[in-house]
Amino acid sequence: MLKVAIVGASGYTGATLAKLIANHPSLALAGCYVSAGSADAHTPLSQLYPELLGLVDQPLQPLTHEAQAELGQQAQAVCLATDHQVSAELAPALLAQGLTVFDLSGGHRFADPAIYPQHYGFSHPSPELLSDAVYGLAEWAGTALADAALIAVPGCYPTAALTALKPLAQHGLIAGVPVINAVSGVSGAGRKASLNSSFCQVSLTPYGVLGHRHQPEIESQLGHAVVFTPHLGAFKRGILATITVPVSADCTEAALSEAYGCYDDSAVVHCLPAGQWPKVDDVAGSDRCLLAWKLDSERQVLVVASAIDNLMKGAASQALQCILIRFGLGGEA
Ligand SMILES: NC(=O)C1=CN([C@@H]2O[C@H](COP(=O)(O)OP(=O)(O)OC[C@H]3O[C@@H](n4cnc5c(N)ncnc54)[C@H](OP(=O)(O)O)[C@@H]3O)[C@@H](O)[C@H]2O)C=CC1
Ligand SMILES: CC(=O)N[C@@H](CCC(=O)OP(=O)(O)O)C(=O)O
Repeated sequence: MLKVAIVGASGYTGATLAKLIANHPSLALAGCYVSAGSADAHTPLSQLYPELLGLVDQPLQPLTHEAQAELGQQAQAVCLATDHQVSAELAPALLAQGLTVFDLSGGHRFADPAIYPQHYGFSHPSPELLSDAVYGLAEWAGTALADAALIAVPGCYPTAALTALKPLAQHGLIAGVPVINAVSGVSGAGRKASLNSSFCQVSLTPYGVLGHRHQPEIESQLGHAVVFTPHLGAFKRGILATITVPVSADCTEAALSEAYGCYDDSAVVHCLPAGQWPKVDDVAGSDRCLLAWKLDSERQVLVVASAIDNLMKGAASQALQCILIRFGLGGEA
């Protein structure tokens, strides 16, 4: 059994991952941690999430300096389901203990440290780690995951967008700037209380227009400029990204079928039959990404839609895919 600890286990992605790990026959949950001063310290995780009763009843442990120093003896891998800056600050000491680190935050997704002050509001505390971090978009990371010490699990919107766009880039079909409009459920903002995500405030609206940190993440992984506009929707979980792509003159339906054929053997990514479009409810709670596309061959414009659960393929089940690939336990979540 591979022993995996979670830091930030009381949050939405951490608790979702705790459930996946506890249910997996090859994995053992080696500790659920929260911050040293957390109001939830010592509370069983299943008390916060009753769906975990009988599955994850272990108490949330405060991540004191002592607990942090002992993590390497408790576990072989640790998942950081924490804020970007917290992850960036925790990673070096955990790596030094020989732990394999799976960071669900954006703390290690960019090779260029200059992105952090510009888009994340802090200077990266260990820029030397960034070039060795492997971006864990599971279907595309290939063999790089197999011996990685630090895995940067992609953001939720980038997962939806890149899963749709990477096959096009790989086949040289993108001829202009893809325009990505995506709607996320409110769980994308995490469990902590905030006015913008409170019940009476949430109403479908764009946010982060021309300034969201996922735009450079998508661009750096795609190798193309994009325009990305996220929207907050009045539902709990799921993301639907609808993407308009100017495509090259040689982009035909046959070329698209060939490009998206890369997912034919995937248990996670599925292309819907022509004429059918993905719905958020079709993926909520699942590890799947559903894709659908339609080509306008007069204008040479493609519309591709991509739906995922932000907490699953957008975070926890993708982290699980990365863990399984990294440790040779099978690649599917
Ligand atoms: N929500 C989503 O859909 C997605 C989120 N992400 C990323 O994953 C990360 C976690 O997100 P999410 O689960 O939504 O966040 P939440 O706010 O729901 O949870 C954050 C967790 O971190 C803990 N925490 C806070 N500070 C510390 C600290 N100093 N040391 C240890 N634990 C700490 C919190 O507990 P406490 O404060 O009690 O200590 C809580 O358990 C973020 O970086 C987010 O950007 C990525 C993809 C999708
Ligand atoms: C609805 C909502 O607020 N969503 C979050 C994205 C969460 C995510 O994927 O995260 P990271 O890149 O932060 O890891 C946001 O827009 O900031």
